[in-house]
Amino acid sequence: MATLLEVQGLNAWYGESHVLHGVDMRVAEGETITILGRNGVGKTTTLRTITGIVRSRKGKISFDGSDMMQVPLHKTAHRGIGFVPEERGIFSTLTVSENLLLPPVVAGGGMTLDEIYELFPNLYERRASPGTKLSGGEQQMLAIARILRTGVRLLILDEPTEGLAPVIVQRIGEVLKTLKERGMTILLVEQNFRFASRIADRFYLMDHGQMVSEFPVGELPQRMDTLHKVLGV
Ligand SMILES: Nc1ncnc2c1ncn2[C@@H]1O[C@H](COP(=O)(O)OP(=O)(O)OP(=O)(O)O)[C@@H](O)[C@H]1O
Repeated sequence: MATLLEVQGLNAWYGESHVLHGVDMRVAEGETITILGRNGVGKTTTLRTITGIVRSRKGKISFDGSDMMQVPLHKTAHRGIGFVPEERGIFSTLTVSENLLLPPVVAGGGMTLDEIYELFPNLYERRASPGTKLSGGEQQMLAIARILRTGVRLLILDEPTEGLAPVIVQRIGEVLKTLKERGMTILLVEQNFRFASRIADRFYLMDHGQMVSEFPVGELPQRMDTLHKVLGV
């Protein structure tokens, strides 16, 4: 499959602190990729650097053939990359439907509001509720749903299941599978290994600001010993 995102030799810094030390990774169109790794190894920073939030960076980020190193943060979505950060970013004073309609549509092919409500019936029921009244699971669904309208081709998620009840985690897994069936390319960081193993096509294992291995889901059984050691899963 064609490469949608290619990252080569990516370095990133927070002030003097050098956090990414040459990240190499590739995401093909339609793939679901999960980045695994212990706390503090640079997973979130990798996502934040790819999306352009962390600007102190060097290396190559190519998306759909264009050089993302030259693209300002506010144009990232226009190029087709949507990001759901760990903190979700729901506007608490706006209702569910207002939150949904907020991000601009950047390309054709996004979902209509009706399609979104069909995929997330709970959001339809809560459409007039303010963001403050939503549960953590509903906020996560809304944060994902909001991006689907925009027409982005790559959905990047930072720990989408964090702090959520098992039944909600399962629902988020179903949603991501549905999106994948619709052709969405998905890149996520996830600590919940069980969840990740059900949805990912391929994994990257990160340590000390680098990708130290990469393997398809089919190789999980023979990788489990290493993963146990590295992640404690
Ligand atoms: N805004 C920031 N300013 C300075 N240092 C930061 C900042 N954010 C993260 N760091 C540091 O950068 C390193 C990588 O953090 P990062 O959040 O990318 O790790 P992670 O693998 O996602 O771990 P976690 O699961 O704990 O979020 C850590 O040492 C962290 O303390």
